[in-house]
Amino acid sequence: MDLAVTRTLASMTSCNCSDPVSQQLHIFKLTHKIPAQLSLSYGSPVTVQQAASSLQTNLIRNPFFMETLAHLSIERIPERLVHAAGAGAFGHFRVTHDISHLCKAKLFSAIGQKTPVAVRFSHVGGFRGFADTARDGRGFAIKFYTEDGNYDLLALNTPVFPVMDPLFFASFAHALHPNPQTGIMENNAQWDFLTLRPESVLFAMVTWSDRGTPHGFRHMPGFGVHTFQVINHHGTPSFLRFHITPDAGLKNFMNEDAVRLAGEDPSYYARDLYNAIAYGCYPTWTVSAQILSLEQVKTASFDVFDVTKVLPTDKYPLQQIGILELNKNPENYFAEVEQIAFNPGNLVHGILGAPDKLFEGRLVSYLHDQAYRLNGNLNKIRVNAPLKPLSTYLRDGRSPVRDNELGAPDYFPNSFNGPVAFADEQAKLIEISQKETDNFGPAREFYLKEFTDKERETLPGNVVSGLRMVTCELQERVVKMFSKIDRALGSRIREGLNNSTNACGEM
Ligand code: HEM
Repeated sequence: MDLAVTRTLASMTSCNCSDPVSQQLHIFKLTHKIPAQLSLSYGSPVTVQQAASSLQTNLIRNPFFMETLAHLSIERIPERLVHAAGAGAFGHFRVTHDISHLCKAKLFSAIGQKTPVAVRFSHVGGFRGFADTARDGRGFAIKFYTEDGNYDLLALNTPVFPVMDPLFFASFAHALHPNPQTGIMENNAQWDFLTLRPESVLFAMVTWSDRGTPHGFRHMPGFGVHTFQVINHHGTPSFLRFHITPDAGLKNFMNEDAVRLAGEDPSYYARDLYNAIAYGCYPTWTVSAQILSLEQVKTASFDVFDVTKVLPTDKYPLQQIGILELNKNPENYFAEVEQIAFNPGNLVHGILGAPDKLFEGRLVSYLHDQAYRLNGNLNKIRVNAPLKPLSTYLRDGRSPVRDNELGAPDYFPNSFNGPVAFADEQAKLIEISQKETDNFGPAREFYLKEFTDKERETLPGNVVSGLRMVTCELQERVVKMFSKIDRALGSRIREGLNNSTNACGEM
């Protein structure tokens, strides 16, 4: 709905005009003057008697009662294994700077080229219904509906991931979730894991800084984290680390405000995004990349594919590619946000993925998770379907099947004009070998060069608040971990713990 309509309708409603989220039902009423005829799911109209009190009627013979209750039981689908809580919106990506000499993907083919997108923002560990401002990593997933099929770029608001080895992903996911015996969220497992896997130190530091409580999705950055390999029309590779920077500016909540808002308005981020779009105040982000040649990759003094480290921007400066704008709210949350499925393996010609092991591990995980929560025909769900009609050899299965490829042959090869593959030169990811390297040096550099004075100032207090109910042994380990980044930082955390109400005794 456009801005003028929203404003007019808002002024006609009796509820708070600054909040289109709260007006949604009023707006529906104003745009639907006459109620529709209530029907059963197979189309038969429901009578007034069937919809009235069931106290005096034979329940089993009331199809309206039977259908309503039966359907209620199947309303829930499994939530995402991670990133379960989220909000989404639609818009487009517009190319502002030409990189077609580096990447042949159609979405980057010319300046001005516009590609429709769907975006979902999420909590990393939080489940459905989690308070938006609770401290956590955040996801920023973009589905580009390109002429060549969908390209999914999954980003995080932290520039790094906690582990480089996919073997540890399941444990990290468990450590973020409730204790298996008590079912209660507490921080022991998280700090235990983070201090035992030293490569996660940068991720931990960013998440426990004020960046772990963004001021809303409109002020949140995204980082592609992997260094992606792309190729141009000659097959020449280049390597891109994506950065998505909010044009409204980076802004974070102080810990106290985030904690207060988690109680006052648990949907603060989602509401802010929806309202901004409803009022035509469309959020935009600048999409850039650090771009490396194959030569630069070969001569780098460190592993440029290590997802637990950033690439220094003084060495590999950001180069703008385009602008992402969100200008349309979902019309149905379940259909368009809950059922959207992003997969790092959804790549288009010209973008090969990333050569690191973590990326390889991800290729397995998303398919499993999505087949479990959405069934195998997930790309036939409207929000996941590509722009062009499908021509595959996939058939049948649980709904939705859409047109099920009509009469086309369902086997390959065939002599009856079933879909044929197109010719393209073979392009392969480069082969790399990875090993663990110094973790504290890069974290120290980030702490000193990338954090603002204010972020350095607030970090110890944030960490102390997260250690309140953690064992003394773990508190000690966390102090040691942060001391290795910066001795003064460790001392301030120690001091904060000694002064806190549940102090473990002088550390
Ligand atoms: C071994 C490493 C990883 C594994 C196994 C993994 C696995 C998963 C799984 C199973 C989901 C839920 C998928 C769904 O049900 O739709 C998910 C969601 C997500 N992952 Fe990962 N992930 C990994 C690393 C990463 C990294 C490095 C990033 C960012 C660069 C990332 C970004 C996201 C985002 C943004 C979502 C939410 C997508 C949405 O909004 O639906 N993940 N991940």
